[in-house]
Amino acid sequence: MKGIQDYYPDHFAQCYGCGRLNEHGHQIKTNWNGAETITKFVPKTYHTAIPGFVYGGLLASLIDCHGTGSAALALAKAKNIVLDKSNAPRCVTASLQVKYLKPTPIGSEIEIKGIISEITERKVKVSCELFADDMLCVTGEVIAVLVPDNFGKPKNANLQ
Ligand SMILES: CCCCC/C=C\C/C=C\C/C=C\C/C=C\CCCC(=O)SCCNC(=O)CCNC(=O)[C@H](O)C(C)(C)COP(=O)(O)OP(=O)(O)OC[C@H]1O[C@@H](n2cnc3c(N)ncnc32)[C@H](O)[C@@H]1OP(=O)(O)O
Repeated sequence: MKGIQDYYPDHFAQCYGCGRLNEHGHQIKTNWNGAETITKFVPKTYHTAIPGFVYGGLLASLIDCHGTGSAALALAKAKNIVLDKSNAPRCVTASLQVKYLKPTPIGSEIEIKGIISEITERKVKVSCELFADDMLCVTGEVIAVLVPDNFGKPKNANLQ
């Protein structure tokens, strides 16, 4: 199934967490699920912290990219953008806060819900809840900021 990440231009599709063009990355897909957003991911055994449990840095990474993806979805909806090819709003993480409530068991599918808690012209706050085996294991707060199309591109390509 496609996600908002399939509507970023190639330049913004290299992200380790969600870039569809990063063959080594997680390639998560973020979608609406009613008024909330959702993504799913199955950690591999090499994502282990201690045997049986998922490495927390991976979980933070998934929340990070689900947060920015959720922000892009919310901005697209707020600005009445019909997603097509590479016209998704592009957001970077300004802030990421993660709370690990319970060890996250490895081996089952992780589900992350996103709730848009605040949205302005350029800034979106997303509250995330990460579940494994229907158990709330991690929560996260992402502040994502809309960036221009030339974000991260060299100011003068001739100098590169
Ligand atoms: C070059 C490294 C970044 C690479 C990112 C890669 C791709 C991203 C590009 C497009 C996205 C497309 C696809 C998604 C792909 C990947 C997802 C990436 C997830 C990440 O892995 S991304 C890497 C880590 N990320 C950064 O590398 C950001 C570094 N940073 C900056 O580039 C600036 O810092 C920026 C742009 C964040 C803001 O700068 P700015 O000048 O444009 O805007 P300004 O400062 O005015 O803030 C506007 C409003 O955000 C509030 N605000 C700002 N910072 C805050 C904070 N820390 N806490 C609470 N609120 C904050 C202000 O308070 C104000 O709020 P208000 O409007 O209410 O006053």
